[in-house]
Amino acid sequence: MNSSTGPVLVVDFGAQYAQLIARRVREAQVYSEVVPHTAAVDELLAKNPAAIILSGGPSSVYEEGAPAMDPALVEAGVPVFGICYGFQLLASALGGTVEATGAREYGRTEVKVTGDGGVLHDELPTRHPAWMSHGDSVTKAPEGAVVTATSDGAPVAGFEDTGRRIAGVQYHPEVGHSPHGQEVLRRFLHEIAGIRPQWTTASIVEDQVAKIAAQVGDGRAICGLSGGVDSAVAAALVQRAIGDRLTCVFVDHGLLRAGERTQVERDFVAATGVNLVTVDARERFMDALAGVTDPEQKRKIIGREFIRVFEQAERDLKAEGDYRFLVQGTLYPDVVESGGGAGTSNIKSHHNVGGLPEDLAFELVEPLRLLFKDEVRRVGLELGLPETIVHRQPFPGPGLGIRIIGEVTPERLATLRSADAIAREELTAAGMDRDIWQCPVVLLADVRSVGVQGDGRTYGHPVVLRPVSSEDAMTADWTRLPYEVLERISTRITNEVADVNRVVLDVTSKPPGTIEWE
Ligand SMILES: Nc1ncnc2c1ncn2[C@@H]1O[C@H](COP(=O)(O)OP(=O)(O)OP(=O)(O)O)[C@@H](O)[C@H]1O
Ligand SMILES: O=c1[nH]c(=O)c2[nH+]cn([C@@H]3O[C@H](COP(=O)(O)O)[C@@H](O)[C@H]3O)c2[nH]1
Ligand SMILES: NC(=O)CC[C@H](N)C(=O)O
Ligand SMILES: [Mg+2]
Repeated sequence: MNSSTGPVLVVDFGAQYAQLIARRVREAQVYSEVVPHTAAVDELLAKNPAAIILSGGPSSVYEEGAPAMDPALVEAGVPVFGICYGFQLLASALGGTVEATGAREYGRTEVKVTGDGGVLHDELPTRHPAWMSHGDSVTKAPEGAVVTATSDGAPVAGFEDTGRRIAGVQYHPEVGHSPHGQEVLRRFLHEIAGIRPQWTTASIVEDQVAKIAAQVGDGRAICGLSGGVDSAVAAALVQRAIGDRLTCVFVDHGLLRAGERTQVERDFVAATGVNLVTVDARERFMDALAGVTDPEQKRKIIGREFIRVFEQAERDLKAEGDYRFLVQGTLYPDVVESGGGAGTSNIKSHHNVGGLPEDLAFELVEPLRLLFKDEVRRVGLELGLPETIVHRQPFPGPGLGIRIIGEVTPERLATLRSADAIAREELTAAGMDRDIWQCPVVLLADVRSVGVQGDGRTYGHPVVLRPVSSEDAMTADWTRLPYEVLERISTRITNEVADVNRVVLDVTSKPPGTIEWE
């Protein structure tokens, strides 16, 4: 058995899929985090990792300056699994051979199980498909390792040394196109590395409640509550830990959708029984956003104003006691996209992470900071939150403010709010709510187009429909909505919303597009 209590560390060598590997490990009920390949061995060992997974990456191990692996890792007795580049790296660091053989494999590839399949490939179909993406190959496995898989282009497509607890595969077990990949990863974690599967929803709840209780002590906390899943789950966890020393604050920043305020004030409170304060901050946000068109600037202003409102709420609540802690429903993707993850670039500053002001006086409590949305939903169900909250589609904190391309004004907000309400109504009526992740409606306020309505010329604005399907918002595909539903939405928006004379459909996946336009 593996006695480490630390995470499985995914060392990122510049892979497209490093986060995905961490997800798959979590699906095998083992906690996992991504770290950059620039982290030194001591830093990695200091985290007491239960195992290390070396990711793929664009380099070739034999090139000068290619990222390396310190054999000290294996000598320290940490189980190591290599994928693609990581597999080649593991082989070459331990005395195997890696060469550019001239055989490249990209995409679906047939893998052949060799010998008895060892632990990783035992009893899998002798020939099965797997997803490959390589030009270099391992031609000789490290001394003492057995080869358990091969392919036309990869003489060694998998090896393992159960004594030293090292193993790897040339293919990508983490992607859906490798149908046995998850099983192979699971076997490495549970059987070769000997890690007990303990990362379950119940254990997450128990762990987080204990951590919050320790952090907040007998203090008081404010929770930014939006009516969305993340803050609802965060609030429920904190409520479990500190009871009524939690007060939720809902900010009406004027960037909300139609009906949202009532939904939170009436339905949410009825369903959860939280202490709720609503702050009407419409004027303050509108003033701060006047004249601003740059998306990052908008996000930073909104992030700052949120905090200013929470500070005001804290002053207003002084009579009850000191509210030193601020609870936010921040998730792992918010952190990663704001450039706070391991070696990640700043894609956009999520208001609750990259948009926070520097003079933040609160101590943050963010119990969901390491989780993906689907994990959060499972935690919500475990906590007994109603399905209507747990399965609500996400809506970004900066709201309609980042769905108006151009300056945010009250008139434009009213236009977008009407168009958005129609789209949501029709999607719900068509029973599509659970089929899509979310469907932003975007107003191209700085674009005009000519139309004809009632025999007269119009010169209005287009709105964009952006229906997406996703597992965790890190990647997404555009949803193939039925034409009849699109038609109803389009007809109603152009008929009912003044100023909008065109409805267009966004058919871009993420990447390259993000879900929101700003
Ligand atoms: N109108 C609001 N009032 C108070 N806090 C808010 C508001 N909007 C967002 N927040 C805070 O910002 C955090 C991040 O927002 P985000 O939209 O990612 O999460 P959410 O609204 O809780 O869930 P979802 O992603 O499902 O919409 C929230 O968890 C909440 O703490
Ligand atoms: O609370 C939030 N604050 C933000 O600043 C923010 N920006 C994007 N989103 C939501 O995050 C998910 C990924 O969106 P993107 O593909 O646009 O980055 C999608 O679900 C977006 O709606 C945000 N949520
Ligand atoms: N995707 C990868 O990790 C590629 C590794 C290596 N550069 C190769 O082409 O074989
Ligand atoms: Mg939200």
